[in-house]
Amino acid sequence: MGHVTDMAGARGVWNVAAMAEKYGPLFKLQLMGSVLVVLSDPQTISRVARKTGPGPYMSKPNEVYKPLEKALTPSLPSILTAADGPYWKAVRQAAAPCFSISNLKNVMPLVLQLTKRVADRMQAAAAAAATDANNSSSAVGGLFDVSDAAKRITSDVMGHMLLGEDLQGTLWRPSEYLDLFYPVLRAQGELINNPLHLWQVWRPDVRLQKRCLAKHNAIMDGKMDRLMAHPPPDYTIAAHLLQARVNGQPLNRNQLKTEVAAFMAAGFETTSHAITWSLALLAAHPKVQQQVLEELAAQGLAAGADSMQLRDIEQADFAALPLLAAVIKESLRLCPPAPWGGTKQAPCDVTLCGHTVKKGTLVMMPLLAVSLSTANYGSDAMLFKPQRWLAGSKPAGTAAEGAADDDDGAADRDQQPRSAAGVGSKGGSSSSSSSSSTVPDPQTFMTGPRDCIGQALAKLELMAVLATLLGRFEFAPGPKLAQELAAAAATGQPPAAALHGLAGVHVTMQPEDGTMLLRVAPRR
Ligand code: HEM
Repeated sequence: MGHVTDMAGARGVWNVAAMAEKYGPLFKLQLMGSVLVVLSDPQTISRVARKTGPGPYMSKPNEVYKPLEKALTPSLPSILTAADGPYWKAVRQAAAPCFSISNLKNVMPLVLQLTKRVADRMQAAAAAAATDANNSSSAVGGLFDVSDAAKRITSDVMGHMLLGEDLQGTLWRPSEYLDLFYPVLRAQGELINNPLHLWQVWRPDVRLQKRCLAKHNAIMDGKMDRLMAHPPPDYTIAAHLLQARVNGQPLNRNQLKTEVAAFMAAGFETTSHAITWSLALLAAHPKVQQQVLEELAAQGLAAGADSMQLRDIEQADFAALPLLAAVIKESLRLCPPAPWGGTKQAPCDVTLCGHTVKKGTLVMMPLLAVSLSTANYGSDAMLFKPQRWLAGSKPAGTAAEGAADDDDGAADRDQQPRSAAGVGSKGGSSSSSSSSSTVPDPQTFMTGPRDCIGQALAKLELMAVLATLLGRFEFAPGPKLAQELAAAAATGQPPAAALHGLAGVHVTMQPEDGTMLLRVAPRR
């Protein structure tokens, strides 16, 4: 068995991160009869993931992604799982223009509209709490599940972006598709960890998942029928996929269905969890939240005494919000939505971090291990410090220096953006920021030809959603998070440890119980 049991389950990636801390940036794991090398040095990851540069370029081995493929009906290779080759290239080239600056301009008003629907719901929750005569709590604001809200926003965005369809999640209307989607994703996650998962038919949850998967498949078939009969609007991913040609042939119905499922799986939960963790980290770090508010207020993007002046954020505002961009980058580092990162294969004998890795060896690049490594981010790797992405900050040094820092992570107002944190910018390659900075890029979206195709959309959503919500509401920990934070503080652990305690990894890093209750109070 080797290290299989260490890696299995919702906490497996934390075990691997702990091993990286103990054994360094390169070590090997034994999995049954094979060997897997774990790499957590971000510069080396960036070097081998690119086709240009010192290389050698390592491609994605299809064998490793087979379980992910099997979890997506009808089990065909997709942009996410296919090895480099004509199929992957045709799909990637066809879909890429959807994430261009000009196409994303169409998406910004939509993201704002969906976020404002959620803001209305938050307002109602806060108002209900204020007038609730039975509310004995002295805490300000109403309890609101921001994880649920974030999922509703990002699934609606994906509905529009993929198929030009309003899934109506942010209207809180019953939606068969969305009700099915959460158990389906959970089943897919379990299947990846354990290919025999769906055979456990004596388990009621497994039987429910099987029913959801079958129903989801039928709904997807219906969507494909409509798609083939009535092509969706030009700005959608589906419209672009219909243009893809592999050896001169368009994608067939099943290939199209696989791609739609792959984009939905890749783009919906990752971004929603990123929004959730950012809000939870800001709730746990009120001083940073206050500084973000001041930054928003300076641009007329925060409610206040003159709340009539509150205006909608535009893409042009992103460059004027370096602290918010840094908060997002730091949240993505501490709580990477894709914590297992990617796995590549050595094309020849190659020297990595001073060791020879044999041709054909699988090299796993777990991003949680990159992020939590003190070799990469110093003694304060577990601290939420957005200022590490602002120019003028010092790289973390010794434990003593780390301890002397403001433990609320509040940023020095004089600091300037280091590289717009690669977030508020147009969203180009995440690798660009490491070259101008002493702080290594955490590779949240990976690098090179197989990097995240949807990162510009994800960054736009994060900036627009967080600016809109933070300008209108104050967020504070709900009862469970407050309890975890107090427990962490009592044992001298940072707030991020409390968040990690509430998290599990089911493909994406998410709140283990599926919720993140925060207190929301309108800004005055
Ligand atoms: C915060 C949000 C997101 C994060 C952290 C993230 C992260 C990643 C990572 C790490 C990879 C590389 C995986 C690997 O090497 O196996 C990846 C690939 C991919 N992502 Fe994302 N992603 C996000 C949002 C999105 C969105 C919004 C979309 C689409 C709308 C998307 C679509 C994809 C696709 C299709 C790939 C495969 C690309 C290829 O191999 O050519 N992602 N993502």
